[in-house]
Amino acid sequence: MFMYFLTIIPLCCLLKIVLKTSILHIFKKWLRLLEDKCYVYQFYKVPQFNHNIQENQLYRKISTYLNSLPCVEDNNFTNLFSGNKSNEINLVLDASQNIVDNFLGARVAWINEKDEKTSQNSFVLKIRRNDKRRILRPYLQHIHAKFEEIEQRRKEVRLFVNINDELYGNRRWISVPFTHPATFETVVMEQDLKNKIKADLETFLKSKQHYIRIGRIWKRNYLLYGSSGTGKSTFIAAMANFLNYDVYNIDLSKVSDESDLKVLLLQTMSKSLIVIEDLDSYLCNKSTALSFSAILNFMDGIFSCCGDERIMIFTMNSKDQIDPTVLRPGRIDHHIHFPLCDFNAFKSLASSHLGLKDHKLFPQVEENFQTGSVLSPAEISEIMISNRSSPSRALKLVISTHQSNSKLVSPTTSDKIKTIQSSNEFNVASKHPLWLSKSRSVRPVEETGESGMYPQGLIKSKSVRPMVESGTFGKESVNELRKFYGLIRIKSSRKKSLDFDASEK
Ligand SMILES: Nc1ncnc2c1ncn2[C@@H]1O[C@H](COP(=O)(O)OP(=O)(O)OP(=O)(O)O)[C@@H](O)[C@H]1O
Repeated sequence: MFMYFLTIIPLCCLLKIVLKTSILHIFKKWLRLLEDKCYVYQFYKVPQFNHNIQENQLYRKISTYLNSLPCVEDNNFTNLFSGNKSNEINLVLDASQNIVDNFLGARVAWINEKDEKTSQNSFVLKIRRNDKRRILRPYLQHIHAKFEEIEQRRKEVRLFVNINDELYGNRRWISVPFTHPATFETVVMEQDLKNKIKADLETFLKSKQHYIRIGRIWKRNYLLYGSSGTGKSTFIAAMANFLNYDVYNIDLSKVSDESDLKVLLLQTMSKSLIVIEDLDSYLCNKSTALSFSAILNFMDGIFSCCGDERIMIFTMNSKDQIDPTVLRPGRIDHHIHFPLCDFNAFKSLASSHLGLKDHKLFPQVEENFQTGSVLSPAEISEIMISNRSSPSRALKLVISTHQSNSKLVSPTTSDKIKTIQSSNEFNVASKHPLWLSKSRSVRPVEETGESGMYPQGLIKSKSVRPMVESGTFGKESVNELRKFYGLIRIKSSRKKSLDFDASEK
């Protein structure tokens, strides 16, 4: 009995030590090293970028696949990131870590490498030579299928912004989940126009074969134009959510030259919206290092054909001063106008923001709007949000703000401004760079008067141009005039400098 205790107790203690410490782990590691020495291995390197600095799709797929493996949890070092949902936590393999996977009874290892010189990341697949023929192709197909499955499940739209930082090596974009809640339902816009755009996007999605047949790149370019705060950015968000496309927002001021812009394009993915906001200010103020031809090439040059199923969106406050070559079909397929708030738009905002379908003050608001639109949806929306606890107060504020803003554009003032504006147009044209239309013989598209099958704002380029709805040109002009005198609230410093330039003349 004594002998029994003498052997069993130390054995139990030893077992406990082996199980609770890393001895077993070290032993397993030695065994694996020994096993490795007995086999011949084949290595396959998957760099993150190819020679054209384009992202290697296989790298992305492998990264997504490996991060979905349960064994990521058992790795020595794993990054933790919060997910989309408030209580979600994602485990992401660290750049210095390796991972072992099993497929069809074979053991494969992935080594995560970083080149010190180029800061380029790569995955290296280590596979036994004996298993290579049997499993390599099916394994890669398995990764591809899993990636598609994960992407389907993920359905997470991401927002990419361009970076210019050596720390990131060849990587030119960083991204965050795109969580903007705007949808086509929440954007206030003429219903007919909204339906036309939705139908156009749906047709685009189904048209891959058509584009191939006619020898065109499967992409579409939109111009959204209108005063500040009329919903252009919100509409882009609604488009991204509708299409479930990632958004690549290009800040041209961070782009050093044309080849830099090409690299950016090469690193975008299919199924994406490529957005340049305030293109007019880049063209007019030359606040980018890019030449005019570089911007034109970007819009429909040979590089814009890398990848497919993409939509390019450009926004402008006004396109009056823009050279028509920028706006020609191919560069811009559809022009969408975002007007200031009219009574119908006001009612939609009152319904969504205040829950009001009708109110005793509505006739008074309508009467106000009959004198013309002077407030942007952003301004009205802000009044309603700040006063949502008291709808009557919100409506009274809308009325008084509308009245005070209207007074700023009195007939005498407007006439005065009109005269100055015409001379300004000439001056601005002579002062601006080459691509701004100098000659007023090129009339803005609204003025051509060609009737469109399209509702106001959605202008089919060149061949179909919209008839100016009575008052539309007036509204735009009034807004331009007000901007000219700096009478409206100016949101960005870029816009400020534009207005300042004009008023100085
Ligand atoms: N048509 C609209 N429908 C719904 N909300 C709108 C609309 N227009 C503006 N808003 C509201 O006003 C705010 C500003 O709008 P947004 O940034 O989209 O305007 P913008 O035209 O892009 O302005 P900017 O040219 O200054 O960038 C947003 O928070 C949005 O909710």
